[in-house]
This record gives sequence, structure tokens and C-alpha cells, in this order.
Amino acid sequence: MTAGAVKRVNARQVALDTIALVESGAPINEALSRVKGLSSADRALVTQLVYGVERQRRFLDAWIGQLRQGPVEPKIRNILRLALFQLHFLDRIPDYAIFHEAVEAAKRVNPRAAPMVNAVLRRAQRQPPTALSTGEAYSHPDWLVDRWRSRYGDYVIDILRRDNEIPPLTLRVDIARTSRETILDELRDRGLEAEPSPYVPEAIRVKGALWLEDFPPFQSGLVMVQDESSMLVAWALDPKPGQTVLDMAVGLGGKALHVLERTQGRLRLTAVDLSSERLARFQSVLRERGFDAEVRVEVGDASRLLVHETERYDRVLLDAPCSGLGVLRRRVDARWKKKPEDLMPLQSMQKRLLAAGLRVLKPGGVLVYSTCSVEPEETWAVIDEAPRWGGRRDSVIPFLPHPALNEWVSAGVLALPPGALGMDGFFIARLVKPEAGEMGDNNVHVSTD
Ligand SMILES: C[S@@+](CC[C@H](N)C(=O)[O-])C[C@H]1O[C@@H](n2cnc3c(N)ncnc32)[C@H](O)[C@@H]1O
Repeated sequence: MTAGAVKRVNARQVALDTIALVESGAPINEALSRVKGLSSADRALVTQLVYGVERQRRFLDAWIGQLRQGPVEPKIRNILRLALFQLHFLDRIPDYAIFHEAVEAAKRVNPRAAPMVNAVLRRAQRQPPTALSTGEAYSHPDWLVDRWRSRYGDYVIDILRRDNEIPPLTLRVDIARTSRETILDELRDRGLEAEPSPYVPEAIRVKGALWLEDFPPFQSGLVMVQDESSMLVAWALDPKPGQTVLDMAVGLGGKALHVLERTQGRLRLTAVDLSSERLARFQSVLRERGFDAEVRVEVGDASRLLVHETERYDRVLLDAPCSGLGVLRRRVDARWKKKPEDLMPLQSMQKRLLAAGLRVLKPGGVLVYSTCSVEPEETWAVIDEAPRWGGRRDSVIPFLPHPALNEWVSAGVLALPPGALGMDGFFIARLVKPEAGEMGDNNVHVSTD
């Protein structure tokens, strides 16, 4: 056996251990962050295997069900899932190597199960899965398939397919300090496949593994990781130098930093988040980027903190806590954890935050409400309440960087289903607070496309 072969066996064992950790409830990123001591190639392989098995779990289990009658103990099931994933989705690993490693792994867990593993895998070679339901074939829970089919009809298949693709790493370039072409050249010099986003002028899509820690433009803050649809939030907010801006749920500050970049830091930003840990990380990035003087930070529930504030913000960004159902291609384990009953409790929080945000918005100001989900409970049902708190819809169309995005605008609101135009699913609504005496119905300025 060559040294390379030894390493591959280890990588698969590490993948199996990590899959078991995810099964026990650990978030996938956290489980992968515990993986230490592998070469970067093996690390990339473990990541690919763990993400792949987790993404395709329902499909793999349906296939196992057709190959083997009767119960399969959990550790052996994971060995079968990993082997079948490689057999079906990866073409660079020969079948005999997959079989050998699976049988050896089974022997370590339960020697009596090893012949069964061997028999199931040999059967799998001859017997591809048949007669699968849509949820099984595309490895999603039925409640999501049904929900999306009822809204999107046959387009649901595109959504499910895209949720199962490996998404690109998307970078946002601070184009006030460097050009997108400069960064593209640096990426290509490293042998990476990188292309400019067709839709967002500051975005780059990268295929393959880029170790950000070794990429100087990342270390110096010239690029950040952010999906294109997230970048559209700052476009819709359209901040101007000199304005007062409130970010009600700043998190690690991806969108707030974009807002600062677009105005070269020339605004007064108040940033709130419930999580002191996230805020501390955001503050350290602010210091590194030299933006700390412009930003006031507050920890707590924004809907309560703002009670004592007056109408003093020109722009309010409410990137609301949400289910994340638009970004399942990135958070692959979430599809098995989320439940339809999660949506309504989120809605009441989202409405409270929206009411508070509109209250502190100056007349004539703009609030952008966004979620990385397009589920109606946490999007339309929330912004439909805006008139109660003095907000009315304003079309995002004049603020979008590319006309192709308009296809996904309805009643002035951008609602990109997961994977549309190669982006994460996202909902972005622009709400304005009319000046005193201004009249009109809810949809002033709204185009009807
Ligand atoms: C979608 S994330 C924000 C992402 C962030 N805007 C970005 O671009 O990186 C939602 C954030 O809302 C925060 N959050 C949840 N409930 C909150 C509340 N009641 N008040 C303030 N922040 C809240 C969470 O801690 C989380 O960081």
C-alpha cells in the first residue's frame, strides 16, 4: 500500500467520524472545524465527503432501503452512505477502492456486518435506485418540496437541483480601493477558476478551494466572502455619505461593511445585535478596516433598545433573523433540521423588529427589509404590515445593478428563489416613510411587474 493510499483511508475515517458528529446534532461547520492534522488535499476531500453525504442523505437512505431489507445499525449506515455517495457522485475513485475501504471500516465497527456491507455495495453496482419520490430523488424533506411546488410549480425541480450543487465561493471586492480585475488576476495566478459575476459589479465567483488565510487581499480587507444576493441589500439601501444609518441585526457585519465601503466610511452607523460575541468580532474587523470611529455598537434586542430612540435615521437595514431556507445549498444540514412550525415564531420577532425600525426612521427615510429565505411567512406577511407602522413599499428596480434581476421582482420587491441566477435565495424589500402630509396608498412608486 502506498503512502497516498494510507492517507486516503485516514481521510475517509475522519469523514465518517465527522458525519457521526453531525448526526448527533453538531452544526456541520463546527464539526469540520474540529478536523485537524490533515494535508490540505485530504481536508478538501473530507469537506467534500461530509457535505456531500449530508446533502444527499435522503437519497442515499432511499437507495440503501432498496438494496437491503431490514435494519442497519447507525455506524454501518454511515459507512454505506459514504460508499454509495462516492459510487454515485464521484468519478475519480475506483469502485474497488470504495468497496475495500467500506468493508475495512465496517470490520472496525462490527466485523459481522462486513459481509453485508460488501454484498450491498456489489448489489448497488448493478441496481441503481428506482421509483424514488421527488423528495427522495432530490434529497429534500417532503414538506419543503410540497411547499415550493405549490408556489413555483415545475420550477421546484430547478430549485432542488441547485440546492444540491456545490455553490461557488463568492467574493465581494472593495472596488473603492482596488479593481475587480486586479483580484481576478491574483486568483487566476493561483490557478483558480474565477469569473466576474454577470450581475453584481463588485462580485467574483471562485470555483475550487481558496484558503482565505493565505490570500493577502482577504487579510487586508480588500475582499470579503459574501453571496451576490446579499450584496444586493446594500444596493437597495443606497446609502449616501453623511447619512445616519442603523443596522438592526448586524451579525458579523457583512452587509454593514458593504454599506461602509460604498460610502468610504462617510456615514454615522449604529450597529445592533443580540449576540455580544458576533458584535465583538464585527468590532475587531471595524478596527482592522479603520471604520471604528464611524460606528456605534449596541448589544441587545433591537426592538427593545430602540424604544428610547427618536426618528433619527436616514437609512435602516433590517436583515432579519430568519429560517435560512434560501441558503440550503450552503447550510446543507439545515434542510433536515428546519421544520414548518419554525416559521411563525420567527414572524412575530420579525414584525416586532420591523415596527421598531420604522418608528426610528426619519420621514423620507428608507428601510430595507431582507431575509435569506423567500418563505411567505417571514417575507410578504411581515412587510404587508408595514403600513401599520408608517412604512410603504418602494420599488427596488431602480437600485438593482442588472436588468436580469427584474425578472424576480414582484410588486417592487426582489424575491429570488434559491439558486436563481446562480445566487442564494433572498428577499429584499425597500420601504419608505412618507414625509409629513404626503398622501398615497401602500404601493406608491411601485411598478407592477
Ligand atoms: C441574518 S443575521 C444578520 C447577518 C448580518 N446582517 C450580515 O450581513 O452578516 C441575523 C442576526 O440577527 C441577530 N438577532 C436576532 N434577534 C435579534 C434581535 N431581537 N435584535 C437584534 N439582533 C437580533 C442574530 O444574532 C443575527 O446575528
